[in-house]
Amino acid sequence: MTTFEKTPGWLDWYQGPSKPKFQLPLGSVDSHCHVFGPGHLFPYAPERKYTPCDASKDQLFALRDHLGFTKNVIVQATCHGADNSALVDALTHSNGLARGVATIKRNITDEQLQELHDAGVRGVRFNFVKRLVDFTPKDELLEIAHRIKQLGWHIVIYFEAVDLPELWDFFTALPTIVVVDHMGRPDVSQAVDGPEFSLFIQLMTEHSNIWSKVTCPERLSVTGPKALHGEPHPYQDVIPFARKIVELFPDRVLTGTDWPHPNLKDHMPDDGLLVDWIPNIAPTAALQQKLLVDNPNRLYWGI
Ligand SMILES: O=C(O)/C=C(\CC(=O)C(=O)O)C(=O)O
Repeated sequence: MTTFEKTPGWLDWYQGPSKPKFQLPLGSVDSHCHVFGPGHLFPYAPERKYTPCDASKDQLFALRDHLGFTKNVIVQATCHGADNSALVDALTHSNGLARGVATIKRNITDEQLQELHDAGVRGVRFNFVKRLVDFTPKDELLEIAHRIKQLGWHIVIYFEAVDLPELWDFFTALPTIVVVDHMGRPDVSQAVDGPEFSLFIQLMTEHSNIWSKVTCPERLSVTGPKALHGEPHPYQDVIPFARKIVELFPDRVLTGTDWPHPNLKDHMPDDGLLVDWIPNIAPTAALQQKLLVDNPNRLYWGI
C-alpha cells in the first residue's frame, strides 16, 4: 500500500461545515470541486507539485447533500496528473449526479476518450499556473482541443491575471466553449474597473464562447474577513469582481465550492459560509437560478 506524506503546512478541509442559511435552488450544481485519492487506492502522480490530504468521493457527496447541492462537476486536480482514475471512479459512483473535467495528453486513444465520455467527462482542463504544472506545448493543447470538440466537450482554462495578455491569442483561438477558472484570478486589491480586470471583461465581451467561474473568494481575497466562526460578511473585496461578471454575463457563469480547497495557506473556509456568500454576487432569484441551475445543467447535462 502506498502512503503519502502531505506537503508541509498543508491545510485539511474544514470539518463540520455549517448548514447554509441561503437555500440553494433545486437542481443546484457545485461546478468546481475535486477528489483527492484516497492515495492508497488512487496514488498521486509522480510529477505532482503538492501532496494533499485525501478527500474521497463519499466525503464530497456527503458535503453536496449537507450544503443542499444536487450535483457536482469534479475537476481533475493537478496532484493526479493525467491519470483520471479517481475522477472516473467518483463519476461512475455518482448515479449520474456528477460530471467531470479531465486532464489528458495527446497520446490518449479515441477509445480512451470515449471511455471518459461514457463515465461523464465533458471537458478538459488546460492549466497555465506555473506553480501547479510543467509547461505543455501549445500545439499539443490545440490538437487536444480539436479532438475533444468532436465529443461536444469544452475546455476549462486556469491562469493568473498577469498572464492573460500573453495567452490571449491562444485562448481566443480555441474552438469550443472555454470556461475560465476563478475569474482568471484577479488581483482584487486593484480597482474593479482598472486595466487588469477590464481586460478580462473585454475577453468575455468580445468572445461569446468564453464563460467564467465566479469561484474562490477564499483564494482571491486580500482583506477577508475569513469565512469562519459564523462570519456573516466574508471576502467583501471579491464581491464587486464576481458580481460584475454575473450581472454582465448571466448566461455564461458557473460557481462552486472548490472543495477541498487545495493549497490554501492562510485558513480553511467553512463551506456552509461559502454558500451563504453566493447571494452577494447573484442578488436576485433569476440570477441565482442561472448561475446555480440553468447554466451548469445546460453545459454539463445538456438540459
Ligand atoms: O482548486 C483549484 O482550482 C485551484 C488550485 C489547485 C488546482 O487547480 C489543481 O491542483 O488542479 C490552486 O490554485 O492551487
